[in-house]
Amino acid sequence: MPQPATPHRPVPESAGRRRVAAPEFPAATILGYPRIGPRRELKRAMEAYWAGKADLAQLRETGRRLRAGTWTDLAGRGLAGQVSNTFSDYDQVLDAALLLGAVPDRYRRSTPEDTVFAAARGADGLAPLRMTKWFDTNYHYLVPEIGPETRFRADPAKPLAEYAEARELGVETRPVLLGPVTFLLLSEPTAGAPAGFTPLSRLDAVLDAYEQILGALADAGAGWVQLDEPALVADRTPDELAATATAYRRLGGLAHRPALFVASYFGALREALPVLAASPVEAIGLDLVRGELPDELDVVRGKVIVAGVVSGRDVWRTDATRANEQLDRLRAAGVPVSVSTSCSLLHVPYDLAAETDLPADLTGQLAFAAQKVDEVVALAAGDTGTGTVPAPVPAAAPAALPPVTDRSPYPVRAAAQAARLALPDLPTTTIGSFPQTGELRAARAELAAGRLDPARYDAIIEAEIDRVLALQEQLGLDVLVHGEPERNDMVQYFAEHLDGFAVTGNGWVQSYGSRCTRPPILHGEVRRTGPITVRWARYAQSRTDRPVKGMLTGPVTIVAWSFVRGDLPLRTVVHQVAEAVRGEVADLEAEGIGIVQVDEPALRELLPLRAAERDDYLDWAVAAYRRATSGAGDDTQIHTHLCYSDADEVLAAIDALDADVTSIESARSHGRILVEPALRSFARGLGPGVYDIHSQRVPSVVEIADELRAARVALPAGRVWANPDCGLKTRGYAEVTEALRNLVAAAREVRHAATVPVRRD
Ligand SMILES: Nc1nc2c(c(=O)[nH]1)N[C@@H](CNc1ccc(C(=O)N[C@@H](CCC(=O)N[C@@H](CCC(=O)N[C@@H](CCC(=O)O)C(=O)O)C(=O)O)C(=O)O)cc1)CN2
Ligand code: MET
Ligand SMILES: [Zn+2]
Repeated sequence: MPQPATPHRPVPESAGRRRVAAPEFPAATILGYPRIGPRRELKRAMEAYWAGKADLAQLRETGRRLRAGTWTDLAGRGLAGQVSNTFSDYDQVLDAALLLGAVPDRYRRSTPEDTVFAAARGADGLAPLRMTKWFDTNYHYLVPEIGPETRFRADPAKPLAEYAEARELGVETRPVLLGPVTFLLLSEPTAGAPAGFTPLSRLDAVLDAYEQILGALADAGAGWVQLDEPALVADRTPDELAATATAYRRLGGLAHRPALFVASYFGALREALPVLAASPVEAIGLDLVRGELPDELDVVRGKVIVAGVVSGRDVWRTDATRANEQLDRLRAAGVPVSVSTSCSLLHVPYDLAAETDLPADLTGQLAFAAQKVDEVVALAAGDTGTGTVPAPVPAAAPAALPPVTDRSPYPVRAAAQAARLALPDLPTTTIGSFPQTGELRAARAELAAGRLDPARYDAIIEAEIDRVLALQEQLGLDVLVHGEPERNDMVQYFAEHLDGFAVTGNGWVQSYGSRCTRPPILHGEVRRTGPITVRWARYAQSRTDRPVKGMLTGPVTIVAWSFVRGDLPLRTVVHQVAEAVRGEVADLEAEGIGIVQVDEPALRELLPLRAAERDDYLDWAVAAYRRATSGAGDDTQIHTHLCYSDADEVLAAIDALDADVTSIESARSHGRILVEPALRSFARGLGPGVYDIHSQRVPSVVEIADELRAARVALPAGRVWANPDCGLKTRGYAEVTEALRNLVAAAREVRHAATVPVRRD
């Protein structure tokens, strides 16, 4: 298995014994690849399995075919450094918990797949694990629960099986595992853990399991293993850096193991680089798109550097000149180099070749996952011309945006809105979307294919709005929504109606589990050419006497969930989008819409991983939101919505958005957000979500009433709203109807309770 030594090859010491020299690291590699399937085959297979329409054997066969397809395709593209264990039935962090035997017992089922699905989706009345954002991406992982009692038990069946499967196809791979430090830093303490307990305190026990897993992979013949440690590109305490040193000193010191490649991504390692460099691992991966090489290369001497010069976070072709500059610096310093992607390609679509309708001049600038592999291979072969990037579409400087002024102070607005809207105490509402039925999606597909008359499509949408309004009236909700049936996605829909964006036909990227999005490509100057949502808002408001919220996506979120041109600062692009949203708010107002919600669920997502950069980001992000909303009159009530926020970190910024009403994720964390001091001083309307829409589970009246009472105790009088955590588009009508009926009943009960709640401190 190990190949002959080269002059650069590191030969680590261990316990007085020399390990066999590490095999050569391939000249070109990637850190990971999409897995949902070029045509979302895995999505369909998972959903069929969940619906009882396919059995486990069929699900497994789909996975096997997708893995084989990827290995074969990438071998054909000339990629020597292939990877395995990057496939997942749901999520790679949950897979890591399974690998370590650390999935909570309550989710244990008789097959690994059923255990994964129980933990990810909930089952038998059990709430699923919490789900949150993977660093600053739109991918979501399941948060492992680790306590003082958690027993770790190595279970390397999955990486072993994938490694063997590739070998059968004649493809030698490098198994990819989540690293021990990142695994523990992403975990949260179990409910019963004592105060002050940190999962990282279980490092030794976790390392015991890694030791066994690495031994098993070495036995199977794996020459290299990749350990992903993206958590090391965020600010880390001295204790966390010391734990990193301990972890890699120990794993590197094992006598029986594959060569170790520690991958970092989503930013620069900075102070963690010398820590890894001083450890006996053989290779270190650097994100050279978001980060750059250290000024002094001596620090990495003795390691292979896996140079992430091809971006895994955007869809643009690589600037070969810049990439080669970095590669040449390493080569000139005698550092052994492998050309790689900056992170896994999980975050980009499969293949540009599947797109037929993109403008030709744009296509020339694009690279999806398959094209990025070609770039990596070409750069490793010394090609200097492949990635010569054509000039960005608009060469001119963007037009300056007009200044905006703030709205009146909140008390003035609140009085005007109370007079206009006459809402009850503890108003009930939803977040915007109602279930996206198969009929709606099918109608949209037919419309796009030219097989459905546009007037007929509009009639289908109007009928759906009627049904959603009737249901809400019947359930007794106070502030209604039209249900967003006309939208394929809350970002793509707006992109399709704005200048400066292109959308793909098949550019799917996994967001969580079986759910995917097609991130639009923001390549030019963003401009609104006419009203976007007004037609449907007008229709909905004409059908009911109750207020119907106008529903818009905020500028930060539109940009965060798109692939964005790289030639302008992000803030400039976000402000352009904000100006477009501002126009739409004005048009809704002119139409007589009294409540406009501008969602900003990605506000937290774009928060820089390094604390030093956060204030600047929050300043311009908040300013962009205010550009979008500050044109509204005093008696127009502006709502905003955030979810998956880990909002604790951005509460001051949420306050600074100056929205009249904010709805926020809270159900999965059982109102934990309510004890935040920053929230208790929140002086405007607040709806802490009381229904976790990411689970099929229907909350009871008692449960919801408890949450509402807790909110009324925690927050200033008269400010609490009753609403779910997020939109209902991924749910079915049966559960939604029951859950909303309970929500209205709970709100009425709490509203009419005789005792006035007192604020406890
Ligand atoms: N962009 C984005 N990011 C987000 C969210 C979000 O809503 N949007 N929400 C949070 C959670 N993430 C989510 C991401 C995706 C979905 C989701 O439901 N996605 C849908 C696809 C939505 C879509 O684009 N639908 C299109 C295309 C639908 C489709 O599959 N059509 C069929 C054909 C129609 C048929 O016969 O079914 C096909 O192409 O094969 C439409 O409705 O028009 C899915 O995966 O199923 C939900 C939450 C955070 N990030
Ligand atoms: C991911 S946030 C979703 C907000 C949107 N208005 C909806 O209800 O679907
Ligand atoms: Zn949401």
